[in-house]
Amino acid sequence: MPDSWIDLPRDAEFGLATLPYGVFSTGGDGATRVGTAVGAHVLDLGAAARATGSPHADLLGAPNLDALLAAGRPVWDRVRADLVEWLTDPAHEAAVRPHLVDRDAVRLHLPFTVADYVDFYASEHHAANVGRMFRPGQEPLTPNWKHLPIGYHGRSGTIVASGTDIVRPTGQRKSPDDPAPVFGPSVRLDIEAEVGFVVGTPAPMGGRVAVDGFPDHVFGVFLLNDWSSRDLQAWEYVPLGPFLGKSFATSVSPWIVPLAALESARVEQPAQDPEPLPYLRGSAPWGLDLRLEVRLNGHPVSRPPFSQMYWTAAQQLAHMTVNGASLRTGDVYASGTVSGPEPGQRGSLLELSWSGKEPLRLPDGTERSFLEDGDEVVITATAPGPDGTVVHFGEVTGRILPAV
Ligand SMILES: O=C(O)/C=C/C(=O)CC(=O)CC(=O)O
Ligand SMILES: [Ca+2]
Ligand SMILES: [Mg+2]
Repeated sequence: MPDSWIDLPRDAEFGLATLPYGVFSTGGDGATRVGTAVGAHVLDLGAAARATGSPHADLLGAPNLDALLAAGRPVWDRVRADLVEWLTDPAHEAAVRPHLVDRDAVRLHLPFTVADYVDFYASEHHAANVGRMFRPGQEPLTPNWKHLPIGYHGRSGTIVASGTDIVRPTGQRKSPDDPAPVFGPSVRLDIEAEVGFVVGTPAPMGGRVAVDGFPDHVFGVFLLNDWSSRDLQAWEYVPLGPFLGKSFATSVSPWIVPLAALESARVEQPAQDPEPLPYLRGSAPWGLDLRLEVRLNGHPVSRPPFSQMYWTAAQQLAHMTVNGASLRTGDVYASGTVSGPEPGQRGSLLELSWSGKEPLRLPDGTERSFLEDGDEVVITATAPGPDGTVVHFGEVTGRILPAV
């Protein structure tokens, strides 16, 4: 890739290998605009498109990413090539430079209108750990686990932008020793470090999307924290699955990394045994070498490897539509908690503290099994880019407020 006329250190957080899409405002009128993060700046893409005479000025001049998402793969590829040209060709500098804004000075927003939301369960390590804790004495993995990507429908209306405070949920819980359920603030509030995918190109009801259709339909990738109340969850989830223990809030990172930025991060997924049914097979690898990090109150507590996920996002998309369900622009689906095989690679506090039996000791002298009021969680990730560059996902953060 050619160099930018912006002074971009090789290890800059958002170099030309990433060029993620987001939505920002700069105070004043609060109007939101589409931008890309580049080094210490955000480039106002609507303004840059107008200044360069781009045919995509309307798409990029919109208040959010909805129109760009709906525009489809050929436009996504064209726009990404334009961004690289604007930022590298000195002939564009005079037109584009005035539309760079300090990244420190912007407010970032939920970048698109969320349609439906599905959360999967694709880490074998996470599923086996949770099985051992929630269903002791039984096989850790349920009999269906290796035949289909298990998921549930979540609550799209409570997907919130990174930085939104999370109010501790309240509800019913009943531990096996309690004679009756009790009501009150959750006492086992947890995180789930996940990777999210957003659908751009819709698909009609009655059809299905093949595994190989993934890059035609999915626009990009981001980080997601599926805040989870383990005490509410454990009492309510049989037989229909997660409900209020998950639906109070899900936080997402503000920068959407386009699928095209992840070509160098594509890897073979772990071997699948038994071989999945034909509709879950594809011709190209869609494992992704994303390296996550979870920080609790500033301290790194886990480094979950996304490359170890048993089911890929391409298989999940095929499964989600195999029954004839449609796809809408803005549909979000999440990978499921990312946990690797090692203890320091687990994506939830439930696993990191082994259900509270082995509390984490943080370097500041405090101990945690689950989240306390005031705790702040940050999830970040990087992935390999072309020619030794690094693709950055930025971060998804949230802080716990006391129950109301
Ligand atoms: O009952 C279980 O086995 C656990 C279910 C979940 O925690 C659902 C979930 O959010 C899955 C995930 O993120 O991997
Ligand atoms: Ca989850
Ligand atoms: Mg949630």
